[in-house]
Amino acid sequence: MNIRVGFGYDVHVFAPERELWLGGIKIEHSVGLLGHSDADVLIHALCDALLGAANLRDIGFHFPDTSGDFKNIDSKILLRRTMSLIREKGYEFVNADCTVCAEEPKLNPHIPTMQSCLSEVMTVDIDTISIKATTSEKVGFVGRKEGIAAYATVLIYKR
Ligand SMILES: Nc1ccn([C@@H]2O[C@H](COP(=O)(O)O)[C@@H](O)[C@H]2O)c(=O)n1
Ligand SMILES: C[C@@]1(CO)OP(=O)(O)OP(=O)(O)OC[C@H]1O
Repeated sequence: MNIRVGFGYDVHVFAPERELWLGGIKIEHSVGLLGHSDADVLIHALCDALLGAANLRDIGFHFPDTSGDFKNIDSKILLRRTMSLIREKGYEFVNADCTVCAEEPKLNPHIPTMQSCLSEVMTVDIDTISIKATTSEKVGFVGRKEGIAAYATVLIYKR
């Protein structure tokens, strides 16, 4: 059995008049995140972890921010395509453990909905998707409410 781990990290900065998309769902908040896509920082970290585990480069390699094809794209489409890429290489998904670093908004009430959404997009069991949230205790760019960071670790395997 070929078991592989992958790690992903991403950051997007807050901007006015943008929607806040996290873990595939829209969250009501005073500001959203800036990006070429919908800037779903959690999905982007998850895509990078999946791609890294399969040694398939990274999200910008497959979905470049210089291409109009991905302008304002729903990141769930990128996650679905990323899952296809790892499955085409013969890998099956085991689990993901993610952490979102955000001073605000409070994410705990939204986590079950994010887990449900991501597991449907990835066609995996909901229990395989762990999402956690933490503040940055008011320090650094997250602590100053300049943006949100996300980390993801995944396990995949090939028989
Ligand atoms: N955006 C966030 C940040 C944190 N939480 C929850 O609050 C707990 C305490 O946060 P600390 O930064 O003090 O560790 C954390 O464990 C999360 O449960 C949240 O919901 N949304
Ligand atoms: C998702 C892509 C593509 O729309 O753009 P962004 O939303 O800017 O996100 P980033 O995390 O920089 O990752 C790669 C991109 O190419």
